[in-house]
Amino acid sequence: MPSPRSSRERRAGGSSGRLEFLSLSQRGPAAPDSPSRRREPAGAAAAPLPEEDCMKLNPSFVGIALSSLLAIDLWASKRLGVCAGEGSAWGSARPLMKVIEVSGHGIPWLLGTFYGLCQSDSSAAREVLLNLLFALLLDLVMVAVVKGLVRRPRPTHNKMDMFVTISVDKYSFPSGHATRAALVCRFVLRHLVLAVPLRVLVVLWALIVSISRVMLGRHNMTDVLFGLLLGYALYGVVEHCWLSPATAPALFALWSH
Ligand SMILES: CC(C)=CCC/C(C)=C/COP(=O)(O)O
Repeated sequence: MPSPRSSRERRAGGSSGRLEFLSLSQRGPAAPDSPSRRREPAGAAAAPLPEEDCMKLNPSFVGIALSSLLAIDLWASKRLGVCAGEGSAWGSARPLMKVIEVSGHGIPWLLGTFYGLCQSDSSAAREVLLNLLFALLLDLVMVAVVKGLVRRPRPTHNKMDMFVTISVDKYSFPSGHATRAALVCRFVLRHLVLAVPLRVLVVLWALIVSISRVMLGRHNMTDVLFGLLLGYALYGVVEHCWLSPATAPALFALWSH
């Protein structure tokens, strides 16, 4: 058990010779000879402040950095939301942005992959498309889980006129389009043999889909950045769990003609 002397020394800086600083939130341990200290009955410890008061008066460096980052994010995202409405600065580009939005939507990707799977006549194509289907479904589930946990509302300047959404799509963190764009981009570059110009186009498409989320006012920049990271990481999971005739024979038997 610490002695009264050692605890007093700890609070007042003790005899260690180290400087100590008192913030506004630590009113209790005033200097030993200050008036507030003298008013305390002997032996009485200062009443601890409620934690939320301390947070307000003495926010941590990380807290300040995070709130500043979020404030910059909201401000910059609003300024970049130039296609958020017909009356916005680049409102006339909104229809084009919405076409780009559809190109990264889950429905065309799921239907297209499923159709390709049904039409595929080589086992290599079947394997790749089955894994793409798995990747797209995993992406949908992960985005829904994170959106449901974080519950960050969409930017106030967003018009909720998106093509087919599910309930968690009222939330914005992370951007499902950005995760899909990053995941599909990595997948396609790895598993499709494409000429260099096409590979460049795939990367450009992923970037344009991501940027268009902020321009349309659907997302803040941090939603899109996190979405890109999540999609990139999800590809790693897909590759780790890669489905093949050896690991999932029943699944492949379904698709063999
Ligand atoms: C209904 C299906 C199958 C997918 C929903 C796709 C969708 C609407 C995602 C939301 O994307 P953002 O989070 O980028 O706005």
